[in-house]
Amino acid sequence: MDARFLGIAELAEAPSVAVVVDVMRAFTVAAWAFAQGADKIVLAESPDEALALKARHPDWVALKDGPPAPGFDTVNSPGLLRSIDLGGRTVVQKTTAGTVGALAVKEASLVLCAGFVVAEATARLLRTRACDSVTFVVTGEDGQADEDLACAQYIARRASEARTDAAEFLLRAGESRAAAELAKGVRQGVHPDDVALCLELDRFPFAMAAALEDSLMVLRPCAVPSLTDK
Ligand SMILES: O=C(O)[C@H](CS(=O)(=O)O)OP(=O)(O)O
Ligand SMILES: [Mg+2]
Repeated sequence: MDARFLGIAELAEAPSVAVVVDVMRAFTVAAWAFAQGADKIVLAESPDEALALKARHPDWVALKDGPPAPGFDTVNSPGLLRSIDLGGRTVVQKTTAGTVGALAVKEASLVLCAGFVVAEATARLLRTRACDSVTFVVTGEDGQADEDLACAQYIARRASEARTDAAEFLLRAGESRAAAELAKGVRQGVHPDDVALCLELDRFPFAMAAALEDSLMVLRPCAVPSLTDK
């Protein structure tokens, strides 16, 4: 598999297959939302669009990163989200990096959103679809966020070599600037378990695919055949 690793600003044209990586914390949060029963996640272009969608659909759950904000129901924290029942609900998510990265590749024919919690399912989906050229979007810090790059490199390796050990990739993510800032309370809207939850390898069995639906970018869980199903 030919893998390219690009920051959001480096995306010149729509790739055919994109894996958008945000370990801390957008796509760890998204995976937890599905685990808590969410039906779908609408990736909003801006806080204003998220609030407008919420105003049109009062039953939707709006979340954004940073501290709690007026009009939003919750924040971009897996530790906080895991105790909210989202059964059948639609979530609207707006974050600084992850949701922006997914919207930047909305014209791609396949867009997967990933973190370590769905790494193996994502890699297996790439394998089963025999994707030979994949663009990994490293969403944090202008493409330099090591937690995202490490996860992207791990998924790329797993997509071609099933026997890759995750330890060194998880170690890099644990030593990243984002992990340190979340642990020190520099970032806001944080639960003390957030870093550990973002580093849980393969916590969930599903991948997550985003696609345009009536001009909105919608993320949904995507079942992946397990090794024993093949
Ligand atoms: O919520 C997050 O972790 C970040 C925003 S910040 O760096 O904490 O301000 O957003 P994300 O898009 O999930 O990287
Ligand atoms: Mg991030």
